[in-house]
Amino acid sequence: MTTVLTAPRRPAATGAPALALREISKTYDGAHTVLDRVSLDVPGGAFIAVLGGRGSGKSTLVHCAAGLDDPTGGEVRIGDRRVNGLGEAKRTLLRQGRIGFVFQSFNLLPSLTVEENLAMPLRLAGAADDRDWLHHLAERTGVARLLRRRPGDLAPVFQQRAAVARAFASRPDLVVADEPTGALDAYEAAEVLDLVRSLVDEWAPGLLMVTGDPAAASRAHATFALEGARLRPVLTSAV
Ligand SMILES: Nc1ncnc2c1ncn2[C@@H]1O[C@H](COP(=O)(O)OP(=O)(O)OP(=O)(O)O)[C@@H](O)[C@H]1O
Repeated sequence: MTTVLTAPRRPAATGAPALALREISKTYDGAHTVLDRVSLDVPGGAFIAVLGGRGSGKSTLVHCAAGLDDPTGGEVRIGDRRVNGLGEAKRTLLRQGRIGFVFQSFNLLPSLTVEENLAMPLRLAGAADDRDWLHHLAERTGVARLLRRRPGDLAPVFQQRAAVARAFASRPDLVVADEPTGALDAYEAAEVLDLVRSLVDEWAPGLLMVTGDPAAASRAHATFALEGARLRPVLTSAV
């Protein structure tokens, strides 16, 4: 008998979106405003892209959304928890349990195997090892035959597939992706984005991706442009 493993969702206690940004602002050095009263909801099951040029504030937005940095004004909520204002220890716990990350440069730990990299979020969150789940995740993301390899031995597209698997490993409520296709060619980028889209559709975390690439943004359910420190919706054809 084949067992079908799914990524069970935490019960949504409040029906709150996976991520809610409420009028957040960010000013560096008291003068350089990068985000100006930006509001955005990322519901569970939604893949939301924010498109912006170099220096438009994409990384700042992601860092504030994921509790890596504090906005200078406004509110960030992950599910039913307000993130800004939390102490560092609570914020770290929240990130480890509920947020997955995908970066442009993969950020896999080079001394660990792919399997150990995938297991890391569960370990950090204090969850029991779940080999069946991790192997299912590896199959689903196309890295099952690479589990014993180290990231440095893999082509970039497989490193990013492994990083995507790691981002979903702890069954997060929210995944944030900062230029996830920036180190890939167009063909590889399409492959990784199709994977991300299918995982969001299947497992229903909210996913916020920032990118400078309109082709990447076209894979999202909805796209916003970050320009002049403000966010505006971009009209796209249905995907
Ligand atoms: N810690 C910081 N202190 C001061 N200024 C900063 C800091 N971080 C970012 N900035 C400035 O804020 C602006 C937005 O930076 P950010 O990295 O968020 O943009 P980005 O859209 O991600 O850029 P890129 O596409 O080049 O990575 C830039 O002008 C940058 O120099």
